[in-house]
Amino acid sequence: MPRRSPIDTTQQVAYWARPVDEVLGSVRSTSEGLSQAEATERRATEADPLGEHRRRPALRILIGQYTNPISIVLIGATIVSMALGDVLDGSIIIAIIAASGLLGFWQESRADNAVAELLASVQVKARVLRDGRVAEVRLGDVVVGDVVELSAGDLVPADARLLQSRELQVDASALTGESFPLEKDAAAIVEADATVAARSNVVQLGSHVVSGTARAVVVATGRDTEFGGVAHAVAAADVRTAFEFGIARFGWLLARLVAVLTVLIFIVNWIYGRPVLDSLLFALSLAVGITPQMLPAIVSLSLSVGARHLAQRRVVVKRLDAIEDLGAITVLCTDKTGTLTTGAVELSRAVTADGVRSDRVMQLAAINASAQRGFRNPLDAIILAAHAVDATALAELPYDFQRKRLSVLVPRGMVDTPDNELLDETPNHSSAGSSALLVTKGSVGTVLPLCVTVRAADGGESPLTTSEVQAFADQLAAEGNRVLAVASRAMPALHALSVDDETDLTFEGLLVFRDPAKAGAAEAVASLQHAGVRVVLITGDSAATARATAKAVGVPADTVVTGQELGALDTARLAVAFRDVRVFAEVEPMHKARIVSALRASREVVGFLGDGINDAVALHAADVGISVDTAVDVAKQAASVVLLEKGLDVVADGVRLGRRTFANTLKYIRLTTSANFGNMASLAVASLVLPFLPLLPRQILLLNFLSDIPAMTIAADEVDREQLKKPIHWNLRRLQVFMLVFGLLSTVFDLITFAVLVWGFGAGSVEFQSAWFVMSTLTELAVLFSLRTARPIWKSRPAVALVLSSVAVAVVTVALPYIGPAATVMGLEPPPALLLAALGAVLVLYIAANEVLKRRMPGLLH
Ligand SMILES: Nc1ncnc2c1ncn2[C@@H]1O[C@H](COP(=O)(O)OP(=O)(O)OP(=O)(O)O)[C@@H](O)[C@H]1O
Ligand SMILES: [Mg+2]
Repeated sequence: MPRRSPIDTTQQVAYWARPVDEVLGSVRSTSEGLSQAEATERRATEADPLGEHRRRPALRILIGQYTNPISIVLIGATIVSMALGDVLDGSIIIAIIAASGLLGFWQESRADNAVAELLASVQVKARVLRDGRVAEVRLGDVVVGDVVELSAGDLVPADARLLQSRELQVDASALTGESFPLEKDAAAIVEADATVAARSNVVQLGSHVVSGTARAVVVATGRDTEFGGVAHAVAAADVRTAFEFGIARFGWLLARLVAVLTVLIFIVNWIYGRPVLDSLLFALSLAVGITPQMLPAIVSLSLSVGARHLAQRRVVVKRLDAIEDLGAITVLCTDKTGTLTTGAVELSRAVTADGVRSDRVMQLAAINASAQRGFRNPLDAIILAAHAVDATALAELPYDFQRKRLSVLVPRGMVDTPDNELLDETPNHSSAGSSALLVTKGSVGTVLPLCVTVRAADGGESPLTTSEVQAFADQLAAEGNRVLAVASRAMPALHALSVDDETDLTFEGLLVFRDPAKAGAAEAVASLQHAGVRVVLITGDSAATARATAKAVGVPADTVVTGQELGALDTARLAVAFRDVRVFAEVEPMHKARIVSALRASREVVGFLGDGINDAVALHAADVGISVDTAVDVAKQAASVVLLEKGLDVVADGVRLGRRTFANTLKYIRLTTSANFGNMASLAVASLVLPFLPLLPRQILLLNFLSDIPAMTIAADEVDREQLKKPIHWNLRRLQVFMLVFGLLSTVFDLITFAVLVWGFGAGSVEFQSAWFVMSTLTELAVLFSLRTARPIWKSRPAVALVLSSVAVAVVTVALPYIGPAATVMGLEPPPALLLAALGAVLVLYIAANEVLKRRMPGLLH
């Protein structure tokens, strides 16, 4: 199929300075957008704009199993040994390596698939016109020429020229560092040499819509965009988490150990006069045995098992290792509406400041809610559900999170109340030219200071006593309601408003929304508390409402700190001053992030739960950002965990599952670093003392392969209840001590086995190797059951799969020397019964010693 050349983006130079029609023409589109067929074709010719999380191809995962340095050298050495005539030996080694690799491949690809499916379910979508209709597509499927629709909270999916806009404000701080939202207008005329911030008729990838709506035609996607590089970095901001970091450091530690040991063993064996190739194969097999090459597979497997369990509780992790971080959370910051409360479900009444139900207040609120275009939000939807009107504003001052209010200017005739005449006599305003009415609605705390008069139920106006009205509002809020203020002012019919127009207002009344505490929220707070996680409420709502809600769900609300009080304090002082505060109210978006940073600075692991535009920064700042599927795009994008259902109980489940996953990963690591490592170290030592190799390379590899089989089921193992009680942290130091203590114990018992074999039974090479092989495999299996729990071994129940796979492997191991051909191939022979009995006794003693040591050093297993 002949491909049309992609659209030359260099034509798009200074597209902000060219007429819309010309821009549309240059991207071969119209204001109606593209057809689906055309878009699909462009998709195929353009580069993938976001380089989004893609599934790794299976082949890559497979090859990855064999391309670590040790495997490569081992395979190389084996091939050389085959070339020199040891074909059968070599083939056996290659076969075992191949089987181990397949095992790892199977685990990793299983993990990958599960994750890809989950991620797809919470992807952020863009709305584009296709075949003249609005369609939702993956952000990565937006192409040049697409017409996109934007509204508050949306991510801008590409660089685009505005076709239409209403009250559009865009936050491009991630790109420009400019912290104030930029006003955008499709009709603006812009010079070709305008700075980025001054190009007010275009929007860029990497920014998001703060308020308003727009349609825009895409001129560049992905890396071709103005901030392609930066935006990409922002999107893929791949901060290494504490867990990843821990794994990486640990991997390094082991790698160095392995390297030193391998070289040493090789040299010494060689000096002893053993054939070079044999020595090399032995040393390399040992290296394979020591390296937890299954670690990446096990980690991703336990994470994906965790992710699937979480998905059953309607929690999706976007970044797998966020699971571990979820388990490590010590403080959970949460918003209020919809998490602790049901979400203002109904408007219970509209009242004047003297507490009388008022149709006028209701109507003004509804006009404000209907006429505003800047900010689609649930509160306005509820108002309009209670009182439907269809109003259009002459001008609008959109909602923003600092002002916490929004104003519309409407013709005065729109309001059908007797007070219309009264307004003309208002001392504040000259009636001349006041044909319009400014209607302001917002938080009581920010609207009340703008008012000078107050209207009574009978329509009369009188000077306002702020404290009285505030007290009334606080009383309503203390009953657990959300309260909004409504105010107005007669004004000339202007075409534009500024913040200065929101002054000299008449306080009209209050809207009271019922927003009761959610069923189960108190239990969730208690269960988090019980699990060692402090719950901190951070909300933009009033202090009185926040206090009432906090009390209802059991968050201590003795002190409520407001955004104003946070004001000028820097992060360090903030951390100290408000260490024990559990409720923050009337905050601005930046405050949310600063509280999170302050908590992190005082060494807490912080989760932040929020779903609004105003939560995005804090979601980024937290160790674990948690959002909701129904959240605005910016919030969802910034989060690493997405709840399909908003609620604290879901988070509590997530924390528990996170700890479980963490605990199981640690089990595998402990096992491979102690018993496994000890075994290999003893082999190295034994090789220096014995006149023959203590185990053949292929036996080492088989031992390693067999013990990995039950280890793989650890990901789904049961975890003792007490392990879920506290946040789990990665502690490298503790792990090192663990490795040393239990590794040494393993070596001590290996030496005992050695003594039994050599001096007790005078074993020759084949007998020694056979017995040593069986014994090593069995000890690794047995010790797994001891080290998987801090409790006495018989008091903790392992998962069925772990028991079954262990028993199966044990049976195969013990039987192997008796199965003629297999025994021959592996170089094994049945050990004498008496020897078996003696080794059985050593095994029992070894496990008993592990149990004793465990009790002596309880800290090591937590
Ligand atoms: N549509 C609206 N019209 C007028 N005022 C509003 C509107 N929406 C919110 N407000 C005011 O702004 C305040 C802050 O609300 P916002 O939703 O930004 O807070 P928040 O921190 O997201 O709260 P939450 O913790 O409940 O999510 C509200 O308490 C209310 O007073
Ligand atoms: Mg919110």
